[in-house]
Amino acid sequence: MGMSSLTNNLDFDLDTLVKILDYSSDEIFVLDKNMKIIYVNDACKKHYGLNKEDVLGKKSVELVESGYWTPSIFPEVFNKKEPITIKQTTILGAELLTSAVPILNDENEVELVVTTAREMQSYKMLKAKEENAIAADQGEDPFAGIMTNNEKMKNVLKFAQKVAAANSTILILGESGTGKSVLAQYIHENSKRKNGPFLTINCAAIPAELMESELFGYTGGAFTNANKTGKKGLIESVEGGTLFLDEIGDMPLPLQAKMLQVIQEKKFIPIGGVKEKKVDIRIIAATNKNLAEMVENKTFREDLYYRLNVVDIKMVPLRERVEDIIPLTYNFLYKFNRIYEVNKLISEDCLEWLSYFSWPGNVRQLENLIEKLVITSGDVIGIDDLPEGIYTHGKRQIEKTAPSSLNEAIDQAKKEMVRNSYKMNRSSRKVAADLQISQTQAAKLIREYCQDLQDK
Ligand SMILES: Nc1ncnc2c1ncn2[C@@H]1O[C@H](COP(=O)(O)OP(=O)(O)OP(=O)(O)O)[C@@H](O)[C@H]1O
Repeated sequence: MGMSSLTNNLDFDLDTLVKILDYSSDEIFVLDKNMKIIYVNDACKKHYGLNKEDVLGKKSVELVESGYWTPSIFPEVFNKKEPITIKQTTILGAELLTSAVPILNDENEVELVVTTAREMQSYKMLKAKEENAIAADQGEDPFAGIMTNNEKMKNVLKFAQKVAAANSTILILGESGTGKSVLAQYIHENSKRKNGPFLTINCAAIPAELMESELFGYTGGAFTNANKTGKKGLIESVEGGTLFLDEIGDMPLPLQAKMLQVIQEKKFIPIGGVKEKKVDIRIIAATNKNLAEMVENKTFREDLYYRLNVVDIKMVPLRERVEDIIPLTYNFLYKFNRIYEVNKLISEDCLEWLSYFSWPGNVRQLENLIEKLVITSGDVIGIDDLPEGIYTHGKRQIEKTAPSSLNEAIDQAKKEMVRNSYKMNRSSRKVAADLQISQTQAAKLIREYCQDLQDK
């Protein structure tokens, strides 16, 4: 069947057909009977960094020998004369699921091989999102959920859900960027107040002299320049909802006394007022400071501390939940790919280096980095794109573990594959399927290599 008879039945010409193939997000690749590449679509650019012109007319073996992809698939297709599907890795670090289908002539010889290759990361990104996003209020943004694979963090979330139902004041402790604000929102969404307002006040961001009037409001003529009719404070505007006081350690001492009254008696007096106002609000506070120490140094009121500390929740720093780094990375990659309307991938080595890093700025630092990399890197984010600190840290880890014998190298590769798979899959059944080994073997390898990743 020639092209003309094909196009006769279709409503478009060859140029349109080529365009259609180029817009396919999967790579399409055709070899002739001599294993020469006679067609490839635009996707070769994102998978190998090669233009079509660099590929057309070449023998597939030349590209394999230059390391553009591995392992090779075509010799086996020509031998077996059957369709084959395998996983491949490209020179840019993209992971492909490649299917090659031979087309045979009347003499049962291979005439053409039609190959499609799909990158697997989009799939992994979707999977990470589906499996790990614990639905807070997912609403418009599927990433509003709190994502974790870590047993300690899962317990934090379970506990948060339990205390959300009660109306108690909650203190969230943890390093900067660990997700304290996200957790506060999560508690609100899981509480009876979820239809009421949720308001965040960052005590470190409002100047001390403005904070009182912002929070408590004032009556008409309370001070010079004050609005004649007075102004309602933020506390009143959260009636029926939750007030989140972020960085509570930065609240000025005199205000702390007034805050205590709100928590204890559910009432307050606006500036310049004489009458108490009643409010129905729940307070969640958060800090990355050591409040107990501040109490000792008399920079935080002891009575307020004990009042806030009735229920406390400690967030887990990212370096103590290493298994979350890769799923979070996929999650953020997916998010920023959507926002910036691109389709960047990330190499496996790069993911590994990210999981070595200690993340002093926690989830926020990881999120900011992925956003920057999506904007600044090429089609596949690689180790070279990493900022200096993360790059040198990863390099040190690699050097520390460089093997000196073949057996050692094999063991190390085995260990790495098992650990990576376990980080993503978290069960011996899934690791077995992923690495194509028996479940007994997978369980044994997990015991051997992943003890530190297993939940204690
Ligand atoms: N588990 C998670 N899944 C997805 N995104 C997360 C998760 N935890 C945190 N983030 C994201 O990380 C960023 C930092 O989170 P958040 O602002 O809640 O941290 P924080 O502990 O309140 O920080 P700070 O103490 O500096 O205020 C946010 O953009 C948030 O969306």
